[in-house]
Amino acid sequence: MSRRIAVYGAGSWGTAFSLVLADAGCEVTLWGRRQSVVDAINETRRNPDYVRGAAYLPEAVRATADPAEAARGAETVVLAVSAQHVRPLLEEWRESWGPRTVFLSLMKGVELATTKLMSEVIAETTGASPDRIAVLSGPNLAREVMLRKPAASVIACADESTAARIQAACHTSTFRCYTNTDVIGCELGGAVKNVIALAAGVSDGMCLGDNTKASLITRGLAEVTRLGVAMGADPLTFAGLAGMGDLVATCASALSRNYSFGRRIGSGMTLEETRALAEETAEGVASCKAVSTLGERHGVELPVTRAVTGMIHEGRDPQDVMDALMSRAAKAEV
Ligand SMILES: NC(=O)C1=CN([C@@H]2O[C@H](COP(=O)(O)OP(=O)(O)OC[C@H]3O[C@@H](n4cnc5c(N)ncnc54)[C@H](O)[C@@H]3O)[C@@H](O)[C@H]2O)C=CC1
Ligand SMILES: O=C(CO)COP(=O)(O)O
Repeated sequence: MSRRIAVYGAGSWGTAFSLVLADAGCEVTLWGRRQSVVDAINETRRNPDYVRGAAYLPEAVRATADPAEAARGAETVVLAVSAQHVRPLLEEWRESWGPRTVFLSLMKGVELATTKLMSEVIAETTGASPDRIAVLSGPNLAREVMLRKPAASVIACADESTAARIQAACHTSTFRCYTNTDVIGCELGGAVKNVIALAAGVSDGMCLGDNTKASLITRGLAEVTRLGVAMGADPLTFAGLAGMGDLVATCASALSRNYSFGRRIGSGMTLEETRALAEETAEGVASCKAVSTLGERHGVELPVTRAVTGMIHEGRDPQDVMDALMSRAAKAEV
């Protein structure tokens, strides 16, 4: 008997990940907020608003706008809405899930109001214990995954057997999943790479060149590793798919919403103009501020994250921010 999985969020990643699950043999119920998107998915096997022009969804994916219907019979709940909006949704939906439901977060963000990671928000709202909460993170641009181009990812859970069960539900010939027990490291890697991708985009928007971008990415990796270690993560996680891997994909790809957002800022657009053009979620825009706060709380310097927060939340000029980064005191690399 195939496994039944509920995916909440029919945006880019929820839709593409539903295809992965179906390819791996699962029966998927995909919850979407808008009835028009749900009807289009069921009638045309395509999502008209996100991942346009990509592959057809398999018949094993069925969409619904009713969260309780999505939950029916599902042993695993996959969460793929925007990080800043998930808490009230979880509070609304939690009654429809059973006491043994396993949660898998696909979200790459830190809650701005509380500076909580998504696994913490899930634990607080559902009461689930750590062995029932997993996260998936890695270089997984939705459009490429939807086209079944080969990709790899990490599933992290404190309980290895839970991670292995999820791995079995989404490992395919084009989507290769590894397991890990470092939930904090994988989540921070995914959330902070969005912030660094904003910086990489700004750099490209300003035509600063590849040396600048490579330096920002590498120093960005150094700061997320410092923060992760202070928060209890394994530093090796950041050398893996959820760290370096996702930085490489996101900071170099025009498919990345965070990179594209930063690029527009760097090329001189105002924040308002950039926001108006961004149709989809760019998690780094809110998360940079939350990550800056986490750095202050843990006594960890995060110069690139601070620079991005300055541009996005404090109206600082990109050129001034770059000058300030370059005029920091000279120091040893590690
Ligand atoms: N798109 C991608 O390539 C990848 C995205 N992610 C992460 O997955 C998460 C979801 O991202 P996407 O699917 O790409 O975003 P999206 O912008 O394509 O879709 C966002 C989803 O959240 C829902 N949503 C947004 N605001 C809402 C609100 N106020 N109330 C209820 N629902 C709301 C939308 O209906 C939609 O289902 C993000 O945390 C993102 O960082 C992770 C890996 C890859
Ligand atoms: O997380 C992603 C790829 O791994 C998607 O990045 P964006 O949210 O910037 O598009």
